[in-house]
Amino acid sequence: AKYQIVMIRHGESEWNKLNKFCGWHDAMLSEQGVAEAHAAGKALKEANFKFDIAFTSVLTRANKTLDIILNEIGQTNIPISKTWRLNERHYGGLTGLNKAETAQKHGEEQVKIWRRSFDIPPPPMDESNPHYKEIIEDPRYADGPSKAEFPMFESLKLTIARTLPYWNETIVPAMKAGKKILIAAHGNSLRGIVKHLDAMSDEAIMGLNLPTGIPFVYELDENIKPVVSMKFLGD
Ligand SMILES: CC(=O)Oc1ccccc1S(=O)(=O)Nc1cc2c(c(O)c1O)C(=O)c1ccccc1C2=O
Repeated sequence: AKYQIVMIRHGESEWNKLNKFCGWHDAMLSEQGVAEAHAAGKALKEANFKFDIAFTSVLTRANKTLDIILNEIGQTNIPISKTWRLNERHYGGLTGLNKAETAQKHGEEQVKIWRRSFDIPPPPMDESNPHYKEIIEDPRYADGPSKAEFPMFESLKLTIARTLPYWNETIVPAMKAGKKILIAAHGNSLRGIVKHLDAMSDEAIMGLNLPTGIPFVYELDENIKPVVSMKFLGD
């Protein structure tokens, strides 16, 4: 096909392990997550992938996954673009809660509604959340989003709506310029790209849970239409 692009969801994070809503909290990779990133890098090296540029979020778990991969394949000299637009979905006031705490605080019924909704957002994060200050005062957001558009919560719909402009305005032009691209991001920001590429319904994309740390390839025609969709390495 005319274009080939590789994407990967970051390796397991410390909060994935604890089943806590992480969102914009900057959790580190767990030891398993680090191992997943090394295995991904080795698989990409084995398959002789070469990249010209990489895109990632501003969150450490994705950045570290990318760094480990680039070290494994010996391509640590390529440019890396970091953007908040590839961040994980912002879980608002649920940030830091685990399964039991969420059900206890909001009730099973509300959890069921949230789980199956595309555009119903979680409650906003406010000063009462222990992670409020660390997130809104983080200097990594100096280049955006602005104070005015800084999210305090996101539905999956809102997440996709802020990821796709970056895909259309930055990643696709780079691909059309002949750049071989690797994206290391998060479950929900990658859902936005995949939903767009494969013209998936809201329900279909909510049913897609990308595995951590396994690279997948899209082969696209000259109109950026998939010829091969979501081909996982090792498949
Ligand atoms: C597997 C697991 O334990 O998931 C967790 C983790 C933390 C809290 C609740 C749960 S749960 O068992 O209720 N399952 C569960 C719960 C939820 C979600 C989800 O995808 C999910 O799988 C959401 O996407 C989601 C999105 C937005 C607000 C709330 C939820 C939510 O409450």
